[in-house]
Order: sequence, then C-alpha cells, then structure tokens
Amino acid sequence: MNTVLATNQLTKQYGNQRGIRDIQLELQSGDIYGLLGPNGAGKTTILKLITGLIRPDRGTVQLFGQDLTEHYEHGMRRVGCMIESADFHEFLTASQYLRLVSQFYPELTEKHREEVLDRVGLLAVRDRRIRGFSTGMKQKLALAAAILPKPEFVILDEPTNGLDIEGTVMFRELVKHCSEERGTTFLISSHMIHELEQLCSRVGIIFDGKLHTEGYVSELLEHNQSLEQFYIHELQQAKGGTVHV
Ligand SMILES: Nc1ncnc2c1ncn2[C@@H]1O[C@H](COP(=O)(O)OP(=O)(O)OP(=O)(O)O)[C@@H](O)[C@H]1O
Repeated sequence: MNTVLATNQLTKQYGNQRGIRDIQLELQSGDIYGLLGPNGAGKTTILKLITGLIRPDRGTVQLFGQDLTEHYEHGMRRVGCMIESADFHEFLTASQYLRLVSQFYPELTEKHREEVLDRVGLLAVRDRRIRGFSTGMKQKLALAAAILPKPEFVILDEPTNGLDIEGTVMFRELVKHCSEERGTTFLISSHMIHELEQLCSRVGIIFDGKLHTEGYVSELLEHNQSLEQFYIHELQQAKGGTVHV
C-alpha cells in the first residue's frame, strides 16, 4: 500500500484563537476517508492546509511521500479538489469552463470533458452560461472539474451541499466508480453521515480542532447500529473533556 497523504502535527491557529492542533492523518492508496465533525470543528481548515490554500503554523503535509511545500506543483498535479463554494467565471458555459481547466492537462480531450459532464448530469446544459446555474448545478460542475484530470487523490469539502436527491445518488455513484475503476483515494468532509456510512472505508471525527477518534467503518458498524450512533456517542464523550485549541 502506498501512503497518499500524511500530516504530522499539523497546527493552525487563527487570530481569534480558533483553528486546529496536532492533526496526524494518514491515508493509504484506495482509502475513502470521511472527515466528520460539528460546525466550526476545523474540517475545512485541515483540507485547506492539505491543499496549500493556507499555511500551517506548525507541522507538515506529505503528498505521495513528498513534502507539500517543497513539491507543491508536482504533488497537486495528482490531486483534484473542491473546497468551499467554487468561484466561477459566470459568463462561461459549462463546456468552456472545463476547457479552461483542461489547459493544464494537454492529454484531456473533448470526449473526456463530455464524459465527465454526462457523469455529473450536466451534459444537456453544457452550452448554457454558468450565470444561470442553480447552486446544485454549480456544485456538480465543481465536482466535474475536480475529477476531470482523473486525479489519484480527490479532496472534497461538503460535496453534496445543494445537491438534490438525484444529485446525491449521482455523487455516490461517481465516488464508487472512481474508486472501483481507478482506485482513486478520497478525503471527504461532510455532514451527510448516511452518505459517508455507505461510501467510506474509514472515518475520523474532528472535535474542537483535534482529531478525536478514527476507525474503519466496517469495524465501527460491528459495535454500533450506525455511524450516526457512533458519532453522537463520540461527540458526547468529547464534550465531556473538551480541550481548547
Ligand atoms: N479565516 C478565518 N479567520 C478566523 N477564524 C476562522 C477562519 N476560518 C475558520 N475560522 C474558525 O476556525 C474554526 C474552524 O473552522 P472550519 O471552517 O475549519 O470548520 P469546519 O469544521 O469546516 O466547519 P463547518 O462544518 O461549519 O464547515 C471555526 O471556529 C471558524 O470560525
């Protein structure tokens, strides 16, 4: 097994004393890892640090065995990500937007782009301007852009936000497809715990800026009725002895 991601003592404190502390995460090739935690726990902060959108105060991130800061472009070429709501050039059409993304990947063809648009359910509206898209449609386009270059590692922050029921099923199928066909590794932050229970091989619970616990979903389900039950139990425990960042 190859280690795709390893963080060591990853720490970031914002001016308001909030943030994350000493996060040790390790993802192996093929993992589908779900990041769970209450609002404000630090999930997005972790994903931003892993993708170099913000810098840590302390600690390191390794992607594919190489330090992120020393090999940023090389590492990130193998990563697809969707973090916070995407900021689109709204006057472009969906097709034009994916063509723009493709500039960095000369191997991608129109056929690739159409396949991906079809997979996320946007093929019929590919020539419409993004300006007229709903929140869910924009979310689907951001997903399409994240998986377009067939990255080995995909990082998704709240990917089902704004998606309707059909869209949520599409998302699940998409992750399964990438995982089964290509062995893509996923790190997904979400509040949709039932989705994560169906999709993830492992989960970690972030509470108050720290990695409170983690485990294999199959093992957790041997001792708990559902991931939700496990999560609520762990959260209650964490609240009993909270450590502030
Ligand atoms: N740029 C910032 N400046 C100051 N504080 C911030 C900043 N970004 C995040 N925070 C604070 O850091 C903490 C962690 O935020 P983060 O967005 O990582 O949480 P989250 O787990 O992703 O939450 P949610 O589930 O609500 O998206 C929160 O208390 C948040 O208010």
